[in-house]
Amino acid sequence: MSHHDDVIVLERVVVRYRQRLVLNHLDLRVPRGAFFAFLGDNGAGKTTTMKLLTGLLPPDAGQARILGLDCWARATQLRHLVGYMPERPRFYEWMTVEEIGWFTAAFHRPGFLARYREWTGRLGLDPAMPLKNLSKGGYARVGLALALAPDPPILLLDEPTSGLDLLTRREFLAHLRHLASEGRTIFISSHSIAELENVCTHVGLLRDGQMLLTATLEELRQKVRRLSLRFAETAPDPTGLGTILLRNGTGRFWQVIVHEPNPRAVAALQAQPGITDFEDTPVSLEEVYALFMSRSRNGVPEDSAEIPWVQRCDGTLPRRREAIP
Ligand SMILES: Nc1ncnc2c1ncn2[C@@H]1O[C@H](COP(=O)(O)OP(=O)(O)OP(=O)(O)O)[C@@H](O)[C@H]1O
Repeated sequence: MSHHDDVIVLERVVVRYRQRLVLNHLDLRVPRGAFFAFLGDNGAGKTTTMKLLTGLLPPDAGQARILGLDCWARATQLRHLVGYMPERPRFYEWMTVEEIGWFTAAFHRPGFLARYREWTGRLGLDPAMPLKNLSKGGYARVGLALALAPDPPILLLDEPTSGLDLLTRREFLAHLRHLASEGRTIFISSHSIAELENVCTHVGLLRDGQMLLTATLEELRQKVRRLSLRFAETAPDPTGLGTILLRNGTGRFWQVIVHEPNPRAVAALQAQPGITDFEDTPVSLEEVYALFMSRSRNGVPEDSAEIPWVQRCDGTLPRRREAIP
């Protein structure tokens, strides 16, 4: 289903490197104003997707559009609308912080340099510092200032926090959250899943060049729950609770992680005689990531009811695939 307010749209996108299928009919939609965490294991195709969106790579098939413009055919126009921070920014090392801004401004509209200076000031960069003398964090800030200087409504950030220390990462993400609060759409790939959970609104899990799931963070919190309890004599039977993603326990402690729990079955479980310390809590994004990724890696068929997510993030709830009777 299409939605007019999706600013990033990928439809059946295929990218091959030689014979290798890297993006496999990838479908993805990112609504306006989303802070979208684009997650996936090494080699899943995140950087390839970023390159496609920034017009550095044409798709072999399918379409990639930002704000309705084809990412490859309209790349020049999109340069003014999309800020991009590559995974490994490579600048002219002999330039200073000021000079790289001045140099890059030549490719952009008026106002770029003034905004670049404003951002480098806000990010605490010394304009006279040669780039080769910057720490990784300093380098990342220059990359962010360059990405922000066109004042773009959309920001694409490819692992911007990798290699940064904890406080720098947090500070960086706080800047991004502020930018998102101003109405920008942020599409970020990262392996810092727990940190992103604090700032993002949407999550997409990429696996082997396809989206395994996309959802809002709120949907995930509601739909994937941990039920834990202590029982007196016999362990409860989880049948009917929903799709059990994980089940374990020790002694008289019992817990399951369940997708789309059935509220009546959960209430009935809680009311069973001998059940104490009952808790029904959301599951961390890291745990959701590990559960879904490892299940698919272990060969659960993709069309199985066990990965019951509809690949959408337009605000409607993902619907569970109907179980075959
Ligand atoms: N230019 C290229 N030629 C051939 N293969 C490539 C090329 N670029 C990427 N690949 C391969 O395509 C696959 C996807 O790579 P990509 O960089 O998109 O993954 P990623 O999700 O960004 O991974 P990571 O998290 O490790 O950065 C990998 O197996 C990679 O080796």
